[in-house]
Amino acid sequence: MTPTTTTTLCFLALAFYGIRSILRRIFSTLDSVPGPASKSIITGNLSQFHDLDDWGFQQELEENYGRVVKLHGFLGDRHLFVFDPVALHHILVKDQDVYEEMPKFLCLDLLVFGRGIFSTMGDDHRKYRKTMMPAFSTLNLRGVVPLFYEVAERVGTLLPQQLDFNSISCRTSLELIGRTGIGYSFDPMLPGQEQTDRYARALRGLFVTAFKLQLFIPLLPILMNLLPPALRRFLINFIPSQPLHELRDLVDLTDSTAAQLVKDRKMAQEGGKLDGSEEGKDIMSLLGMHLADDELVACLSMILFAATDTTSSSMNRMIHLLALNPEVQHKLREEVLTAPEHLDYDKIDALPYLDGFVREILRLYPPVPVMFREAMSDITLPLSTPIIGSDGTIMHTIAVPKGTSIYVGLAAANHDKSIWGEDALEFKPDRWTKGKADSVETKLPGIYGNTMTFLGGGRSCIGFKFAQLEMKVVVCVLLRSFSFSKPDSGIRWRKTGIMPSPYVNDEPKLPIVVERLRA
Ligand code: HEM
Repeated sequence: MTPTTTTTLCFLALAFYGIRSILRRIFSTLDSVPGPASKSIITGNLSQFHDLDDWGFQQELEENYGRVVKLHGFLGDRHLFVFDPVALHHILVKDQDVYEEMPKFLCLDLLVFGRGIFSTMGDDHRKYRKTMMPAFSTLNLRGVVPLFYEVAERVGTLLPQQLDFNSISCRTSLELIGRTGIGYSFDPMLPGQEQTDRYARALRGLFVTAFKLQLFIPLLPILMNLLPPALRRFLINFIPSQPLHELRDLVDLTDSTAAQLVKDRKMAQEGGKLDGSEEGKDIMSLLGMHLADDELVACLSMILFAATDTTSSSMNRMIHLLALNPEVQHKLREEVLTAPEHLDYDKIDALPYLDGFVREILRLYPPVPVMFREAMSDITLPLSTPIIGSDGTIMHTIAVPKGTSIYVGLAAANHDKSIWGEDALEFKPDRWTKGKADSVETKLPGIYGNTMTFLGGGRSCIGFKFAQLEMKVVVCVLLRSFSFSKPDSGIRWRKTGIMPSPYVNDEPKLPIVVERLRA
């Protein structure tokens, strides 16, 4: 970017934030909600919150203030970090039409993917959701279990030649959704071969690149209202910003590839070239019956995106935890070895220690630790436990002004000691098998195991059964033949975007010692 363009864009962004936050400051009812002091008059607490390595700040929010915490945004803007169970129920379920997806993210999703489940609200969103849900039902998943095994067994052929498990998780998660979702193989997963698919790389690059433009994302709703699509597209060519051009090219690539996949699939279907096992079973066939081609292309890219980074993050966590906890690994292998080699959906689901292991990973280390919402009108937020305001008043409810950004603390609710007990921050799969987790009294509004990992309400994750099945099949297959140990002591989990990923130095990596077990 030239200095003049950068200065103009910065000026516009600052003017926008400045006017908005001055107005919000004058009319804010959130001042007495306790929270950490602002660290900077420009960025408030945002740099701490989004710091790649600062997990301590998140923990401070979880432990030091109460279950609704005030954060400072740009230029003194007030945000709320929430993990109170009753407040969460109101935000995600009861008043979900008031606490909507942030308009700036809806616009970003519309630009990146097109019109579909991520980029719409209200009735339109409900329509896409209703169309997509059956593709992820237990009934449909039962039919694709053999494909899960096939991919997981190919993972086995890559071990122990390749010791960076991070690259294996990324390849596996994309291949699984590719094969089961759209009947497309992104990766032969052969020993000694790197993944070369351009589409796969582009999908992975989308949000990393969009993140580089985060200062300007809040301007999207205004720009999209002012400028028609063709003019926006034309103007991008004249804005000398490398990340913007990169994003445009990535979107072009993902869009044209998804369009080609849809076209090929339709031709194969019409020409009777799909084999009987593929016909009508995968996500693309099911969605194709209800959506127009452009909607199908958008939904396809959204599903591939939603199903890759999240599941590779949890698969990485799974292997890292196995390597760190040999006794858990031993117990799990014993359970797996006493079961037949290939299990159907219900039998996999019925393995108790495996189920507790997966639930505990997803509770303690949710791949999406926080979600964002915005109050679309002034509204009262009830609390389960009153908080003491910084002016000494006892607050049973909070008056939330229109436009307030809400940080939904998924990890914070999953770590809450008043729900899970004093050992809430410890990794204990047995808490699920011994009934302790089921007997917790406080109910969270999440859709899975009383945790918030897959959210709750009308925008909750529709792929949560798919994600668990993936983790379970992969671990079942790998534990039969391999042991995992000695994780590199330099592994540290960083927030990439908001998703935790393993790094060694500045490289995404999960070096683990993998050994083949003797038969
Ligand atoms: C461990 C893995 C996963 C986690 C932790 C996870 C988590 C989430 C969360 C927190 C949301 C809410 C996002 C929001 O409100 O903006 C969500 C939405 C969604 N997820 Fe997942 N997800 C996972 C895997 C998957 C998989 C495997 C698929 C598909 C195969 C999927 C498909 C979706 C879709 C389509 C939505 C949008 C739902 C809507 O807006 O109505 N997810 N997911």
